[in-house]
Amino acid sequence: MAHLDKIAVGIIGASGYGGVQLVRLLLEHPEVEIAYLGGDSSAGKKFTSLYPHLTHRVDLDIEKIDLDVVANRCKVVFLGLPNGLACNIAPTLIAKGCKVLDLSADYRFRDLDTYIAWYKKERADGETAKKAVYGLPELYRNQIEQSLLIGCPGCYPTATLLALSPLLKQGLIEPETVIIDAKSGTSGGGRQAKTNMLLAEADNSLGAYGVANHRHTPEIEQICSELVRQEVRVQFTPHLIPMVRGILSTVYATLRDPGLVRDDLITIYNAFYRSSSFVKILPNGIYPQTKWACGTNLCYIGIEVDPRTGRVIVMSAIDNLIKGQAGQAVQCMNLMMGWDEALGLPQLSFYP
Ligand SMILES: NC(=O)C1=CN([C@@H]2O[C@H](COP(=O)(O)OP(=O)(O)OC[C@H]3O[C@@H](n4cnc5c(N)ncnc54)[C@H](OP(=O)(O)O)[C@@H]3O)[C@@H](O)[C@H]2O)C=CC1
Ligand SMILES: CC(=O)N[C@@H](CCC(=O)OP(=O)(O)O)C(=O)O
Repeated sequence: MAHLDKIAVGIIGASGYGGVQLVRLLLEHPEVEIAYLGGDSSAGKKFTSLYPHLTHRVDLDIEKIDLDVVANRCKVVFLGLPNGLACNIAPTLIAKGCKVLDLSADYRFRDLDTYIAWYKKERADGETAKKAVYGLPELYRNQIEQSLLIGCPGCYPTATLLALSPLLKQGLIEPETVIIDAKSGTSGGGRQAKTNMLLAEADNSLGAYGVANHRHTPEIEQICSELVRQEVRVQFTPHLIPMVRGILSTVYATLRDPGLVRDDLITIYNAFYRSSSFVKILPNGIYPQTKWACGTNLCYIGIEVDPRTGRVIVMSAIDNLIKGQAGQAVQCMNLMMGWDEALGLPQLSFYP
């Protein structure tokens, strides 16, 4: 039973990496209490049998998913499920009065045909999907505050869009020249066993995947297009790098004004993000390291201009499981509930 003065929250998909990060963050959040943990193959197990280090903090079983039970117990529900499942769950929870934050791709797309084309899944929840807001607070803070349903961005799109938004919004680059080269740690692939994530496969190696067809491409393009009010196509190449947490996204684009220098851009970025306490613009010549963001909800951004090529290079580092996933969802919950956006969210990494 939740304390009367705290808001009861639930997590469906609690056994996964997103789920355990949510548990960690919500345990430290002053306004909420975890009232429900749901799962599939893990249902019936104690949560701490999967994550024993939390034995002294959590005494809940993972339950089979019963939406009546979830809605009776919880005001806010996080969905940390594989793509294509939240769309069968969110409409019922919303109808029962819950606020819903979905970590998957199901509610990220304004145009469901784009989702269906890239994710190869049918949808019967068009009316619910229309109500969803893209959960990137630095761009959509006001809409998130008013929403009952958030489609939390993917990890690569979060890092990339925070790097690109000031350039696109202020018309500083040729949008069709954007190239995104991004690297992710293996936790980005989730907790389910996959051969390419084995230590023997992933360690001591670096390689691209999803070249010219990664499903985060249309997600990035959707928001870029909205920022410049014209259709944008980007070149996005993700890489798997042998570390557990973190994403570094390096973005290249041609400047419209070749006279712009690094100092100008740093000033523009600082102004753009002046109300966004989680985005840290680095001073001259400092480039971000993923480790600085580890365990935090921060995004570090470094900026450089190459006067020889006329290109700007922006480097953006986040923790894929926090600003790229669970932390961003908590940031959105704070806005939906009218709380300080930063409540309960870590801002200091465990670097080095
Ligand atoms: N990892 C990352 O960096 C990021 C991930 N995301 C997205 O967040 C979501 C969760 O990702 P992540 O935490 O990494 O995933 P995991 O693979 O670690 O966890 C998936 C969770 O979904 C549950 N689940 C799987 N199948 C079903 C089912 N049929 N019915 C009910 N529950 C089911 C699992 O439960 P059980 O164990 O009980 O079977 C588990 O709790 C995904 O959509 C992912 O794409 C978004 C941004 C970043
Ligand atoms: C390293 C790795 O495998 N990363 C995942 C991205 C995780 C993520 O954010 O995916 P969703 O859009 O499904 O939420 C991938 O490339 O598929």
